[in-house]
This record gives sequence, C-alpha cells and structure tokens, in this order.
Amino acid sequence: MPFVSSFTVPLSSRPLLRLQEIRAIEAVEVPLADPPLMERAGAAIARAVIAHVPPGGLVCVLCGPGNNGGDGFVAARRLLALGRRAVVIGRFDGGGSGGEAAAAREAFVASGGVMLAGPDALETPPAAIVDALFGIGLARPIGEPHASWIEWGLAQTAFKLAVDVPSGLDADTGRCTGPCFTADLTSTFLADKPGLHTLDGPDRAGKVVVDSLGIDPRRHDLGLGRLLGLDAFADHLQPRRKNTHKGSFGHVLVVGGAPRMSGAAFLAGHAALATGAGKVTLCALDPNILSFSPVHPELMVGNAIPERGVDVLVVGPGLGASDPARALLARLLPSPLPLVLDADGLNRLAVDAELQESLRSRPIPAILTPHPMEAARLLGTEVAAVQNDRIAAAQELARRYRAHVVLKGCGSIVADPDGTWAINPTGNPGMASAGMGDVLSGLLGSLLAQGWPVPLAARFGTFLHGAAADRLVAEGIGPIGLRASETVAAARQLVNEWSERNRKAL
Ligand SMILES: NC(=O)C1=CN([C@@H]2O[C@H](COP(=O)(O)OP(=O)(O)OC[C@H]3O[C@@H](n4cnc5c(N)ncnc54)[C@H](O)[C@@H]3O)[C@@H](O)[C@H]2O)[C@@H](O)CC1
Ligand SMILES: [K+]
Repeated sequence: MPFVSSFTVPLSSRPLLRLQEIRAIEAVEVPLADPPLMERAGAAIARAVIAHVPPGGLVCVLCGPGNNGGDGFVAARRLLALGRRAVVIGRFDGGGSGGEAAAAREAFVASGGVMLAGPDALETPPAAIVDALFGIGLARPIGEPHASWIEWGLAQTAFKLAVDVPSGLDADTGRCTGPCFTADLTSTFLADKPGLHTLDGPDRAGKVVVDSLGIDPRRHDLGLGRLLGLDAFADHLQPRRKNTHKGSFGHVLVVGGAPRMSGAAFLAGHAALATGAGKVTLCALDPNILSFSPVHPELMVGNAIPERGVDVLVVGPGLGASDPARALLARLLPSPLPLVLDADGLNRLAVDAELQESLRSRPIPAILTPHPMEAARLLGTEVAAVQNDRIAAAQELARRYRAHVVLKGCGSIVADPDGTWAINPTGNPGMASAGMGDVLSGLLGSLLAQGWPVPLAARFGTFLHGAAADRLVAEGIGPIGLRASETVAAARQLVNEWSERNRKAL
C-alpha cells in the first residue's frame, strides 16, 4: 500500500503570553465580561467534548479547587443540559479560589449533577476524561488525591481533553513539576501559552486549540513572544527572478572541520548549497581534508580563509578546541560580515572573555545556536537551570552576548537582543541525532547570504529545519534513524514548494 503523507506545517504565527500577561488580561476582562469568562470557557469545553465524543459516552470531568475546576463544572453542567452523560470527580474542603468556582459547583449540583469522590465510584469506563484540575494557578507539584486521579486517567483509553493547560504542566515554562496529565487536545483560553510548546509541553498538550473567549486580543499588550508559523516568512519566501546570477545569492564561508570532524563542516556546507546560497567555501582545520566533497563537488574546500568575496561566516561545525581554532575565532568574530556561531565555537566562547567582548561589539549581531548544555556553559550555570525556563535563558543569552540566539531542543526558542522571542513548533525527536546542528548552521548561513534579515533568518532556518524533518517522518523516514544529511534535501524541497506557493498567491 502506498504511504500516505500526513505532513502539515503550522501556517499562522500567534502570540504566546507569559503568566503575568495572561493575568493582566484577566484583571481587566473578568469584571467586564457578560456572560462571565468561566461560563464561556465551560461552553468551549462542552463544545470540544461534543465534537469528539459520540452521544451516549460517559464524560468524566476531574475538577480541582480553583477556577480551572470552575471551568470543568460549567462544562459538565452544560453537557448535562445538552443531554450528554457527565459526572464530576472532585473533593472540596472549603479551600480553593472560592467565589466563581464555588458558584459553578453549586450550579452543577443544583442542575442534578453528580459529584464522585474518586474514580473508583464510576460504574462504567468513561468515553472522555476532561482534566480541569489545575490550570495557570498551579503552584507546586500535584499531590493526593489529584495525583492518583491523573494516574488513573492516563491508564484509560478515553479521549483526553485538558482545560487551559494539562494539569501538572507549568504554562509558562513547559516543565512538569510532578504528576502531569497527558491530553489528546488542550483547549487553552484567552491566548496561547509558551509552556504548551516547549520542553514537556508538546508531549503533554496534544493538539492545542486557542479560544479567546470572545475577548479581542488587540485590546491588550500581546507581549514579546510568538509561536512561529509559515505566514511570518511570506515576504521573503518568494520565487527567484529569472535575471539572476550566482553572485545574487551570496557566498557562505564555513569554518570548522578539524581532524576527524570534517563531516560537520561538510554537512553545514551541503545544507547551505541545497537551500540557495550562490557559492559555498569550506575552510577546514584538517590539513588532510579531501580537496572536494564527492557528494557535492560544487563545494570549494581548502585550509585557507579566502581573502575576499565572502558574504557570510558560519563558524564552529567541527572546529574543535585547539589553539588554531581559538586563533580563527579571534580573527573572525570582529568581522563586519553576518555570522553564525555554533558548536565548538560556542564552547570556546564560553571560557574566553576576550572573544565574548568581540562578539558583543560586532556591528551586526551574530546568530548563536546553543543546545541546552552549550547554553548552560555560556551562562555559567547548569543545564537544569536553562531548562527550568528556556525562554528566560535564551533571553539572557541574547542580552548578555548581544546576539540572536536559537536555544535548541523540543520547541526551540529564538531570542533577540531586544528581548523579543519566539518558539518554533516544527521538528521531532528524530532530530536528536548527530549532525543536525551542523545542518541548521548551514541553513542559517544560506539565508543570511540570500539577504534575509538576521532575526528572520534565525527564525526561518529553525522552522525550515524542523519542517524538513517532519516531512521526512510523514514519508516514513524516521523519527527513529533519521539522519541529518537527509534533512538537507527535504529542506530544499520545502523552500522551493513554499516559494512557488507564494508566487501563485501573488
Ligand atoms: N480568572 C478567570 O476569571 C478565568 C480563569 N479561567 C480558568 O481558571 C484557571 C486559573 O484559575 P486559578 O487562578 O484559580 O488557578 P487554578 O484553578 O489553576 O488553581 C489554583 C488553585 O489550586 C490551588 N493549587 C495550586 N497548585 C496546587 C497543587 N499542586 N495542589 C493542590 N492545590 C493547588 C491553589 O491554591 C488554588 O486554590 C485558568 O487556568 C482557566 O482554566 C478561565 O475560566 C478564564 C477566566
Ligand atoms: K487542566
């Protein structure tokens, strides 16, 4: 049977609001909203359940002590009113946010709703489980009885829907602080939240649907963060004019390739060629490097830095930690050319104040592409501290080094020196393999050579690389065993497809 591709790419970018920004919207809108926001949130949950669960199936709503639980009570009440079977599992000891949530509970009970003290009391297995235990108010790891309810829920085959945020997931950082729900669908309110898209978020949230609850987001400060979508790149993803020559698309110089590590530099060079750089030269530290790439003889390979004609520098793939490597960094960092700095280039930078100063003083801020370990070295901290708040870590790196930063990992973060940031939604676990970072460096260099503005190149290179890996997985290539070199050809296909699509839209 032919393999049917299910590749889709996120089309629209959207704001990601951090906790304080969501709370600021709530503070303005809750007193004004009629009908109340909780009523609207509960109605949205009921609609989502109805869209996914056939009539007759039992809907089990797990309700916590705060307003997230309040949303759950409204949803359960509305489902009953629509003739659906719904019960709530919840226990209340007088604590919790009170007010609106308590009123929602009372309204549910007054409408004939049944509250059970735990899942053992259920008579039939549920067709759907709605997780309304904790939302953005999660303040500590989840304990009993809620932890056992989550464990029970995860063992069920039912459709699983999370209200606002999967309980146990930090909406701001994507960190699971203990037991955590895992949803098929998360219906999130007012605006999207970064924690749903980075670190553990993508594993826990399933598909994320944003419901603004009827609030016009333009009335509010939408913050500095965005979730990337293809629309953000439309202006630059254009088909080429016919009247062009190779000089129109720039000359990338890849610097790295120490003995036994030349593959990294070749990967970066191949990626740059395949995505449209006019010319690519590889300057390798390995004196015995092949004088040309048998795979791509178009690459110019040598041990010297060309005197002139280079437009963009990609420094780091396979560079190593030798003294000559350090000397190359010291020579190239002050260059006025756009620069991508990766891998060994970053590790050396982390321990060398002089190099750091020349990076900060560049006329055009560089793009740095650390993985969490490299980011930790650059910040003088532990990996766990970076992962505890990936956005803050990327912002701090961007500020401290006056550079655009791609903090790699699940939900890569792109941060700029001015504090703006984005999360990349593309990519998959197949990318956790050797050489992927080298390909990303090459893609970034290629975009810079073709004139993309630096912040946009950082975003699009990251988006494109992840989408290339996603396309391959949709075709049955990976995620297990996906090789970095395979993403190069897929990236080439995508840039051509996307550019051509934009021509048709003109
Ligand atoms: N404020 C509003 O009017 C709106 C709130 N909404 C919902 O309300 C949620 C936020 O409500 P809350 O601020 O009440 O927060 P939550 O309902 O997320 O949880 C807060 C409550 O849980 C307790 N708590 C926190 N962590 C705990 C833990 N690990 N174990 C036991 N108890 C814990 C807190 O003391 C507090 O009582 C949102 O996620 C959203 O679902 C929506 O209805 C939209 C409007
Ligand atoms: K929840």
